[in-house]
Amino acid sequence: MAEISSSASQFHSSEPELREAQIYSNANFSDLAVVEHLPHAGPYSACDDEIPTIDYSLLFSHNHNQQLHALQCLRHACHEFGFFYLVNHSIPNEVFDNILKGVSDFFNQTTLDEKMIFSKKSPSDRIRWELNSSAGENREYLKVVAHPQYHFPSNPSGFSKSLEEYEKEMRRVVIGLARAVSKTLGFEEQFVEKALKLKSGFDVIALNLYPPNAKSKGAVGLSEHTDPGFIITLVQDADGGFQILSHKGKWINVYIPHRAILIQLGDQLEILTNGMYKSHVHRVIVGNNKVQRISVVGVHGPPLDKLISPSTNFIDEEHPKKYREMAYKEFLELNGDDEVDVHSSLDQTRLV
Ligand SMILES: O=C(O)CCC(=O)C(=O)O
Ligand SMILES: [Fe+2]
Repeated sequence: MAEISSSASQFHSSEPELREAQIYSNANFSDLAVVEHLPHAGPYSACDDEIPTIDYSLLFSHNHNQQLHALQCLRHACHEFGFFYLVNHSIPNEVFDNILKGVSDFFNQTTLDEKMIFSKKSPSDRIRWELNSSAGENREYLKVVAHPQYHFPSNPSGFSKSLEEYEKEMRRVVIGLARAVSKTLGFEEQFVEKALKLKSGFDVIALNLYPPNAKSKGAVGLSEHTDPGFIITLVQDADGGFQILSHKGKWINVYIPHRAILIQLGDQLEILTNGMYKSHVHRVIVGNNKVQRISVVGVHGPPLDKLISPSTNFIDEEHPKKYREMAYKEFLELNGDDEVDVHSSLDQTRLV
């Protein structure tokens, strides 16, 4: 792929009240068709700027020119945006249908006692359920470590199989993206996979349920943050207040096309590329939502013991090293969080 780039450096231009769990999850939201909206506060407004769309199949096209063009589009999306919609990814429709139904059944049909089995027990939890209903966060979630060992709740029946299938399909796509991203950086296709040791990587799937505004304690579903890892995959049952802060400092509304995956670049890719491919701040605003929203978020990272630092290929006089080396585990735990939380500490790794 010499035409894509001859070297990397040329791109440098650049407590919840538990009772509320029942109320959140088990309410019949069809009764809520006519509700008074919370005011959509000014600070949370966003615009409808375009978000790039990448055709996954073309990244591997046997037609050289087609593949080259697709890789150029991917490079532009990674460099100028840091997020994009992925279409033609070849994940069967039923994999999406099954996971979204499984998540909905978990939140809406399992009892509070069943969910509380997964509330925080220890820092090494591999499954974690939590309900946050406060001005800062209005979200019920279940996080499971899905790789290298796969963890799952046994209820509702069939859910674990759907989750396992989803993770398997998504990993295939993520590894494919790692190869394509490597080419966009001017390297051989194994570059990212090897640098982040993705084959034995630590993956967490976060299953999120956001209440309709009538059930929330404010406009914020999930506050501003970036996510760790190589990339983050997101699918959802409905649009509803997901916003990303662009390179240009503008909040952008995300409307994910049907069956598409929203891809966001993660913190470890930003570190590896010494800031060339950036992870982006995003948030969820539920202030305008009439109904609940479900999302399935995959945080695909390196193994916990892998030290991540900027590759020397991205460092020169003009581009000094911008991040310090840190093991992924340390990165995840630096702010007192647990591995399963998959919270960022990107700011603490910055050198300049
Ligand atoms: O649920 C969403 O739309 C976003 C969730 C998110 O950003 C996360 O789980 O890190
Ligand atoms: Fe996130």
